Amino acid sequence: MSPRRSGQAAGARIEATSELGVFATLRRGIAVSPEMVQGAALTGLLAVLAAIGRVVVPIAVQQTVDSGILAPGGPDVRRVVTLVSAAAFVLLGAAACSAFVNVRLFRSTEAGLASLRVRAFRHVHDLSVLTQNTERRGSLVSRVTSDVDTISLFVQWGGIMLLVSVLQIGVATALMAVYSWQLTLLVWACFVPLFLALRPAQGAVNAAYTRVRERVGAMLGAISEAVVGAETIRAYGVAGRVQRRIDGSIRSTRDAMVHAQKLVSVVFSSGVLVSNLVLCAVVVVGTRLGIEGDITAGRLLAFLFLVQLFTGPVQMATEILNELQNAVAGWRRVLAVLETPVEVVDPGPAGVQTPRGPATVELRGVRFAYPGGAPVLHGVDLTIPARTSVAVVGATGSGKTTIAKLVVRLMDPSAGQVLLDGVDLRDLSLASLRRRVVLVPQEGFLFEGTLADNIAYGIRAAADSPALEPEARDRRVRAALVELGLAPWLDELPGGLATDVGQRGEALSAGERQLVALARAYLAEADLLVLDEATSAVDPAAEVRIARALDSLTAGRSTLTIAHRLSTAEAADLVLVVDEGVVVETGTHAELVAGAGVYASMHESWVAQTR
Ligand SMILES: Nc1ncnc2c1ncn2[C@@H]1O[C@H](COP(=O)(O)OP(=O)(O)OP(=O)(O)O)[C@@H](O)[C@H]1O
Repeated sequence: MSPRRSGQAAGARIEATSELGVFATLRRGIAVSPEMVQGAALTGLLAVLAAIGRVVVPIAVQQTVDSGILAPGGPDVRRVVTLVSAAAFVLLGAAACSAFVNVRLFRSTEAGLASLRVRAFRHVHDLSVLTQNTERRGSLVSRVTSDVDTISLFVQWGGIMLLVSVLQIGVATALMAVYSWQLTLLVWACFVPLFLALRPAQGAVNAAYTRVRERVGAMLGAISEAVVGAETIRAYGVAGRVQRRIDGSIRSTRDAMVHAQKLVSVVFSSGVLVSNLVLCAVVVVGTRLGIEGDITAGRLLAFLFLVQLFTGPVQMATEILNELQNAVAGWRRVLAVLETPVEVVDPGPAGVQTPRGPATVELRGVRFAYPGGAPVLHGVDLTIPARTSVAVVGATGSGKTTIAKLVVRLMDPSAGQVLLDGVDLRDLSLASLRRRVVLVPQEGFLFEGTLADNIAYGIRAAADSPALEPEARDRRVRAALVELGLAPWLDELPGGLATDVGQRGEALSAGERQLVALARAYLAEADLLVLDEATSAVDPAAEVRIARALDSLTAGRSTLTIAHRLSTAEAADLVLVVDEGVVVETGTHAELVAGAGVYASMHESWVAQTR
């Protein structure tokens, strides 16, 4: 038995953050978005040229002073003019290189970030519903949006500055060494301790920003949950309680931010302090060297300019560090999503493609446990013969919906097999499975748009085929509604197919939303329908309409209905009774009623209620 077949409880958790170190995170981040370093060699070369251009001013100052103003034969104005003109020319070139570096970096990082977003979103989509459920939706969204934004802030500003700064420090050091090795040693001797002191500080800043990203994610999760659940919150008058929870999460985000910024301020101020102390030391020691004839006035002046060039990036480095930590924290959260294994694995084109036609489904010894939960199904065996309507009934929490989710492969069983026409679902290509099997949930999700847009979600087309023309699409939607006997309903709608359904279909009634779900499923032309019967009560006229549409939808197809009403079970070809995760009875309605089992007693109390 392969490990896959004996799978453990489904639904891997999405870790809060990846465990990778800073450099490993950056390496992995770039490996995930290789577009970010596309053309890096030329960009690097241009950046070197731009950095070299920055030392033109100190060189020009030294030359102007030593061989122009203080020339042995008196000030040489022509030489000064020539030197300044040459410097201006080189500066122009350096500015052009710098602009190219910016444009190139922006282009490549934007491409890298866009593909990171796409990859992260696709991965979120591929994760099993159970894995998605381990995290609040808002927090999951923040990983694909705001966390990627923090990376973007760094790579587009900090990344450029980091590249320019490192080069600037290198070029400045080389030239400083040419002018005075003693003063160069002095500058480095002052900065090395700062660099060393920065390392532990970097760890603290890193941890602080990881906390900030987590709190931002939690805050977005709490806010989006409150927005989505606004109606329930109002209905139960618990706005105050929810508001307090959100206020708390905003406050803790603020506290985490302030703490991180405090650390950054300390690090930044130390940088400024050390830079100024270094300048003072260079003036004092340089003057002494000058008096002893070891350095000319021009060289000392140029050196002071170079110290500025050196300290600028070092101070900036603390700010870049800040952005880097923030970005690494964001990157880790995005990478944690990408590292979460996809448990419902699609064998892809290599998978079995079963031919279209009447579908037979079989569950063999299926066991299932939700992540961290007790087993819910304890060895379910059942068969849905082709073109048969099967109703599953049972007490609430008995495992009916779990069976339905396994049949459409929203998740895989912990043990046992679900087979479609004799093929294990895990061996079937997901595209082939989705084409043949459709789940009609109790409350289908309606997207913002028109009635036609929403029903047309059911139309299947190959991924590479062009979208249907609006007229052709509307014709198919209208035909589906007519075939389901829903033409009179469509005529009643003032906007017809163009009726705006509102957010999540709020502009439609519960019964109308069910009709949309049925029409959508009809267009999907599936071989097997898995219907979670709606429990929301609708008026008798709508009930008749829904029942008629359901009849047309299920005619000639295999159907598995999670029946909440015994009238549905009565109309089915076969009834399965589930009790505490086991199928306890199978038979026709008449057979089961005639028996003395669970179904017979359920039926008895139902009859007593309806009388
Ligand atoms: N996502 C989940 N995570 C953890 N446990 C779950 C999850 N979904 C369902 N369960 C548990 O699994 C058990 C079976 O749930 P299931 O939804 O299959 O029952 P059901 O028979 O469809 O109930 P109902 O008729 O109320 O819809 C229940 O005890 C439920 O608490």
